[in-house]
Amino acid sequence: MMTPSALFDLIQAPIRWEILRAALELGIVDDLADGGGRTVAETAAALSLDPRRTGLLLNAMTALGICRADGGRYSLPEDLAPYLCRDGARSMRDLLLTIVRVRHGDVTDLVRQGDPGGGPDMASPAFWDRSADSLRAFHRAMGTETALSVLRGLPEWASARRILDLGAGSERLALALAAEAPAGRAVTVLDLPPMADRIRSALARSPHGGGAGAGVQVIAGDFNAVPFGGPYDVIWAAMTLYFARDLGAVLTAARQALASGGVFVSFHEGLSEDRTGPETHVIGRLVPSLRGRDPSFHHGQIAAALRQAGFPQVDSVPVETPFGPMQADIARVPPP
Ligand SMILES: C[S@@+](CC[C@H](N)C(=O)[O-])C[C@H]1O[C@@H](n2cnc3c(N)ncnc32)[C@H](O)[C@@H]1O
Repeated sequence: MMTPSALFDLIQAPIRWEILRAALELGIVDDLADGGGRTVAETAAALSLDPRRTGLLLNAMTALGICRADGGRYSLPEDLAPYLCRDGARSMRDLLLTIVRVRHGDVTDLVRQGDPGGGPDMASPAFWDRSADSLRAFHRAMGTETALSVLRGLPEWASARRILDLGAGSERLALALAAEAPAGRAVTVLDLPPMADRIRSALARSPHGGGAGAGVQVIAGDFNAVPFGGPYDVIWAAMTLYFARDLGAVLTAARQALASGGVFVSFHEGLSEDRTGPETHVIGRLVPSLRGRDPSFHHGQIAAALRQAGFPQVDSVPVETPFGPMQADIARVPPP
């Protein structure tokens, strides 16, 4: 139950986001990343901003914990800089600035009037084409690491050589998989044609292009229609099965593409049956849901569909992640 003090604190939520957005869009985080600390005057001059207002924003950033102030000099906390800076190794910039366009909206207005079909159509190839930078930022910051930790926990993982990433969204997981033991791992990614083209180009540009990247195959197509290839030892499908027109048919195609002893891993949120939790997913998806685009799966839904698709053994495992609680549904094809 929420306390009165937590209710009062809710007023601050939008302004907290606005402070971060301003820091990203005005280039302040990148200016502070130069190291050594910057004075208000230096940052304001470098970015052609008003010093008084820049100082107010820097103080608010400091209060929020995304900036540090020391003797009149401002800098980024070391552990946060790689996530905030444009060129940071784990930069979330594109993710943060893009995802709000899907998640934020006038809830009062949407409840009163609705907006059927409003907002982006997440089933369309063009939407994913536009989301490529944001998805890559998600993978860079946390998505790939989370996927790897789930996959490495599979008993079959040590001997898995042929892997399919269904609805991959970027080349990052494939490259990480192709680079790790066992050597000679064959990784395939399947995604819609515009995204698949981007993944192909990124693989060619990747420093691993002649090595690990060379082992990655790309299938361009809609997983509702295109053959998956195979056989595979592991098929990984994360946050993508919403776009199955017939979930049973896609899961059956996945089962048929697995080798004997192969494993299919679905990684999606699992909403409670009454769709009131977990809070991160219910709230994060409210605006698209009000627009009639409510893709979330409820707990047990994918496991049931996997059993119906002919997988005799399905294990469901909760996974805590930096982007909220998730559900791994692990379905096995028996060994010969
Ligand atoms: C939310 S992203 C998830 C990406 C990645 N699996 C992850 O865990 O971050 C959804 C991905 O599914 C892809 N996708 C959507 N509909 C698809 C379809 N019909 N066939 C193949 N891929 C599809 C999108 O292009 C996008 O890359």
